[in-house]
Amino acid sequence: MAKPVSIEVWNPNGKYRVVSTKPMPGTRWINLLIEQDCRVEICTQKKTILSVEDIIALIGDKCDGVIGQLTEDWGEALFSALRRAGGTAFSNMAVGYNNVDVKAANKYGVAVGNTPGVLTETTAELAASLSLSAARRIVEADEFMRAGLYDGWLPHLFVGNLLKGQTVGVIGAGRIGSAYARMMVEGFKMNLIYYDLYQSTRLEKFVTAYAEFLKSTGEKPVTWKRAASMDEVLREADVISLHPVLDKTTFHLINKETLSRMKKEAILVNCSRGPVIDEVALVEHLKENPMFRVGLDVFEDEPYMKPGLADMKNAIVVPHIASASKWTREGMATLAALNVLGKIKGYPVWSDPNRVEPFLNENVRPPAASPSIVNAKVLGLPVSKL
Ligand SMILES: NC(=O)c1ccc[n+]([C@@H]2O[C@H](COP(=O)([O-])OP(=O)(O)OC[C@H]3O[C@@H](n4cnc5c(N)ncnc54)[C@H](O)[C@@H]3O)[C@@H](O)[C@H]2O)c1
Ligand SMILES: O=C(O)[C@H](O)CO
Repeated sequence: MAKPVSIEVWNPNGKYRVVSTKPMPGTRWINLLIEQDCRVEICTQKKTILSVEDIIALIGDKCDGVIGQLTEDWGEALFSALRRAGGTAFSNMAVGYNNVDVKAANKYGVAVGNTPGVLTETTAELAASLSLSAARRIVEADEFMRAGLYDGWLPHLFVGNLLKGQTVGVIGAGRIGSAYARMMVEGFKMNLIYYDLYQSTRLEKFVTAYAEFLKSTGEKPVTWKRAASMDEVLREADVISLHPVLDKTTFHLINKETLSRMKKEAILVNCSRGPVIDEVALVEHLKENPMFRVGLDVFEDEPYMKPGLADMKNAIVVPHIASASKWTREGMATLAALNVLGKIKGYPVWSDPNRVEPFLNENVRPPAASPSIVNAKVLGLPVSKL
């Protein structure tokens, strides 16, 4: 049995015990829970990644619901412990839930929540930042400056790529991939090629309308293409950004072979999940192709990087911060808390997880519903008619 962990308690006399495995930004999420008779316990232990044993100790003998993090392994052991403690509600504070064994949750009748929508633009903006930083070699130039190496303007100093008129490739054109595509097309007048299992009609319409606008002002219109295969994107795009979910079909989607199909001077950005890229193969590719650049927010074995990656000048690496804007992180906390609260109170599940704005308006009471429960259908949970 793990040692007891340090916790902060809000509303000690609340009827329902809700545990958050981490302090989360803002206080709205806490207030929403305590207003509805929850005792909120927040783990304040100074350990970034909690083990399964740590979380079992947090759940204890009586727990109605848990808000957890993407770094935790939510499987058989945790869902059975939660159920034994009387709990039926869990929410990841993340849209991605590859750390959750949903089948195990189903087995114990535990609802699994996630936090879509509120992080779409913030995450897309980080992907756009990495694309620009790689294209214009911002990090290398910053290091050069701070090292006192700048001794005057030179025609060849940190020459990078112009994005305008180049092709941006998006793999996984869902919420975030589409938002990123729109930013790159509208912001930098790039042409779009995308690959997804599903057609993104809204994205196509957006680019078509923008092309019409450019034509009407006498500018060269942008173009779009839905690729029939990922290979088409790899061969044609100058900048490729990865935004699929992580599952069996996307594990090591980018590997030695697929890297070799990309242009020698391409830019690859990953703000999805680390294992979508075979990181060992990527390090080799970066070594062999100094003009190939990469911008990474996520890593195969977080928090670690594969050997050699940190030494590569043609790699920009940031620590999984794509959703890290204040508004988004507070919103994620709110959605996660409301997912758990909704299940505890027997509220229905919100009918459209792509439209979560009504839960985020600070001045209005949120709807009596769980914003996004990924196994709602399997558990037969009612759907909100609002
Ligand atoms: N780095 C971060 O901080 C951060 C932040 C938010 C989300 N994410 C990651 O981004 C992912 C996407 O989030 P979203 O809200 O856009 O989800 P989404 O469900 O709207 O989009 C995912 C898209 O991937 C597509 N897809 C699935 N399998 C595919 C395949 N084999 N090939 C091509 N496309 C495929 C889906 O059809 C879908 O359109 C999340 O699952 C999460 O892992 C990371
Ligand atoms: O899936 C997610 O939501 C991210 O990785 C963290 O925001």
